Amino acid sequence: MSFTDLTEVDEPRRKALKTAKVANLDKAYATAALKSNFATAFLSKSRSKDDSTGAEVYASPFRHVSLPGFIDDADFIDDLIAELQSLDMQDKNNDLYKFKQSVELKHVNTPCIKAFRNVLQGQVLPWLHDITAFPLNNKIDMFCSNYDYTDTLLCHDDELEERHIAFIYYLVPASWSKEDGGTLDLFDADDKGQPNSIVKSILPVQNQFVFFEVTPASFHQVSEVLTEEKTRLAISGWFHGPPIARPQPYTEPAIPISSCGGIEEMVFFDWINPVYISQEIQNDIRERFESESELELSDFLKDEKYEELVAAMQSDDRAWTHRGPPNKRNYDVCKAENLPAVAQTFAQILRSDAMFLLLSSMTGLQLHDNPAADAEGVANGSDAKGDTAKCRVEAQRFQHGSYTLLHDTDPHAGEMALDLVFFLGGAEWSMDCGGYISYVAKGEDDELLSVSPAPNSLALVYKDRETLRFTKHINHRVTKAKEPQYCTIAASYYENAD
Ligand SMILES: O=C(O)CCC(=O)C(=O)O
Ligand SMILES: [Fe+2]
Repeated sequence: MSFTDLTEVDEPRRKALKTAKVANLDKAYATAALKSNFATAFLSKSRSKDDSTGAEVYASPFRHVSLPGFIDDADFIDDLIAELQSLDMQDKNNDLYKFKQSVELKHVNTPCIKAFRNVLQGQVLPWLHDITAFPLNNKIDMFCSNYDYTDTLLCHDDELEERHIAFIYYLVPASWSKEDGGTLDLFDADDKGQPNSIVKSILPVQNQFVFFEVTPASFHQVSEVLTEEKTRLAISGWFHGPPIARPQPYTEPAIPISSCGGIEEMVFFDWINPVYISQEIQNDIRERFESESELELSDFLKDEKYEELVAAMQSDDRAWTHRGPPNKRNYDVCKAENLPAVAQTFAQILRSDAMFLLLSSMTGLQLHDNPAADAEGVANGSDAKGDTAKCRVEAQRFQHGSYTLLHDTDPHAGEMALDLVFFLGGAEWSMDCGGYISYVAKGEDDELLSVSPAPNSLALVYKDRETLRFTKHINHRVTKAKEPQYCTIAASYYENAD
């Protein structure tokens, strides 16, 4: 039911809905002492607490303020919640988030939403101006958001040139607790201005208004909602002012790439499923790849090699280290030198000239330079050397909470590459858990294709300059899955790296 259609509503309710509502900021927030203490604390970047309201100003990791008991009327809050629950909500789902969002609330004119907007414009905006001394104008964006089980909004900074203050007004059920997830997590930043780790988690509380200054380092996230019963309902948005000059975003150094190396022929044939060594099969595969630009090769390794490899990769926990920063990625990696011996051999195979030849033959891409060497070079055990074709290999582990994000400053974003991902584990993986690799065209929301983990499966995707990839956040459903994690040995191959 929408509020423009009141015919399905019973008579008293209809009257109530049609009646204009008024809401007020709790009077305690208008006291001169509170305002002066908060303004001083905000300006000097120090802490201040108001005992009568429980409101607090914090300076770290970036300035933020919490105002509990924000609106003074419990009935109004109930009615506002009811109005918000009746709005049409759109699914928002990409690399960064999964939740539901309403239209911009300035287009909604139901009584409570209108009254809330009036409070923001008429009472909160001047109050914020007094506290922060920011040169705010009248522009306020606001949306309603719903986060249900497994929804999240990963680490981001909210920056957009005219945004000065971000706000969230929480309308969660009174019983919301830490176990329900959905905290607003704040990150500190390192010396490069990149987010480091969570230093504060704000539990949403009904009728609490939280705001923070938007800066290049105001990194925050909505942690995954873990309750299956409750919805994290909120109104959030931004107060605006004149454009702020922002520093150039930090670009990570490119990850070095290496030329192909040698491998003993025997080793190569010991590992690879003989099916894929057959010239005929390679030709079929190439035809498919040339029309689809992607392939998934099942049972890529001989069974016994795969079993040996998967056991070794899953056995040792000490070798894994976390790879961030959280505004770009969150998963575990294992350095080449720390890999178990059997995995080092496999990584060597992926970097080998024999592999370059096999991939060239399967994809039609020029991953080696020797004109005399062709697909049969592999079958014949030729040791042709590639001179300019290069690759990059990484051993990765993905589990609950892991993800990668698309970002503007990716030094590898514009590269043409053959992406190879070899999956270890991930039996009966369900896309509902996330963890699939999604390929999208730059600037577009629609997915071009996605690849899901499967044991002993090798995925090949040709990534042109306009293609970006991310791994979808692995959510709490995975904890109920047969295998709650998977590893990959991932490689990118470059045709003419310079
Ligand atoms: O809902 C929250 O706590 C934060 C929302 C947020 O960060 C955003 O919408 O950009
Ligand atoms: Fe945000």
